[in-house]
Amino acid sequence: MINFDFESLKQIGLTHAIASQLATFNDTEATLARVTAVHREWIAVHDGAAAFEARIHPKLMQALQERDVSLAVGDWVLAEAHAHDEYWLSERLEPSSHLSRRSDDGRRQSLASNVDTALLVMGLDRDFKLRRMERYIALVEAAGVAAVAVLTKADIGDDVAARMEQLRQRLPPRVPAFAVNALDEAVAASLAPWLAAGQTLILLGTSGVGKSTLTNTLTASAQATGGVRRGDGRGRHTTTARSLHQCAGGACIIDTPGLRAWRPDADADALAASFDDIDALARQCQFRDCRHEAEPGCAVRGGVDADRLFNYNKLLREHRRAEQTPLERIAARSKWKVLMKAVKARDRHK
Ligand SMILES: Nc1nc2c(ncn2[C@@H]2O[C@H](COP(=O)(O)OP(=O)(O)OP(=O)(O)O)[C@@H](O)[C@H]2O)c(=O)[nH]1
Ligand SMILES: [Zn+2]
Repeated sequence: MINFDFESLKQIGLTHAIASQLATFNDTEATLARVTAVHREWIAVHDGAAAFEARIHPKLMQALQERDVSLAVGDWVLAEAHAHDEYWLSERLEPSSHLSRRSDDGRRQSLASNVDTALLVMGLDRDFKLRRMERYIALVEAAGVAAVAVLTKADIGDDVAARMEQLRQRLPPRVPAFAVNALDEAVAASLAPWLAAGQTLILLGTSGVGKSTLTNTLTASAQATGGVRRGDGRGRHTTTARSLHQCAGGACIIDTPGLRAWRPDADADALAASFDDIDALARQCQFRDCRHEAEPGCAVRGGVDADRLFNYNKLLREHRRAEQTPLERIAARSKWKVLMKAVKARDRHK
């Protein structure tokens, strides 16, 4: 059993579910710590008392690669001290949630682990895009993370009330939506239910929507997770990647660089679950495999917002594409080419 102090680790988001996994490890020399930033060569971690840098032990690296996962901000790990104040990460505890996406070449990129709530940030200015918000909700809910829509720039945006109304009409009722000025301290009061000690939040949104501004406002009167450093402090690096901060209310918050594209990396059922209104109506369609396009007896078309249905289909299409191996993609493309040739040939003979 690993020794640890629950109360001090709760400050950086330790939960009983994670702590209960410790019974299975018998390396009593190891320290339980949380990943606060991931860099190419090293990982920044915090053990509730101090921040330090560590490297991933080759054995753990191999175990992670075999499962196609990588360490992310928010992961709980076991760190072992070696000579010369060097720390090696030997284990990764199974996270309660894990957010990832696919890059253009289909590789999986880890965003964060052990997140309770995602603050989906969008501006009430030019950045306002309902489809994008809807997509973010599906992606975080598919990963088992609760979604809260945070609409920034309420102080300078156009048609704020109308846009918020549009958003509320479109989003599932379970997703709360707030219009805020990210620079105003009052934002902490609106978000208080999600900011309690032991909670972990992530901020997601495109560049310039106010994620860093929100982080600064929410963490203003809290102490930094930096704390006292262990080791020789060799090379002070500044964090440019995702990183974990502590909020005044006691929650931890993960800031991320702006997301441009977010390719789905989740299973189709999980993605579809976020569109439970469409799913419920689909049960009443005349055909069981109805695609809700032109089929007669479709209960979905007309039952939900057309743009929402479009977005749902688009997301599932992308998901299917992301799941395909390069060979399957080539096969799908050549099948399509054959089909197009047949169509052209038929047209010629008309
Ligand atoms: N007036 C006003 N300005 C805001 C608000 N939120 C953000 N801004 C401004 O918008 C600009 C961009 O905000 P950032 O917090 O840097 O945006 P970001 O999402 O962190 O952007 P990246 O780091 O590129 O991903 C800054 O100049 C902020 O001061 C808001 O609610 N009201
Ligand atoms: Zn249908």
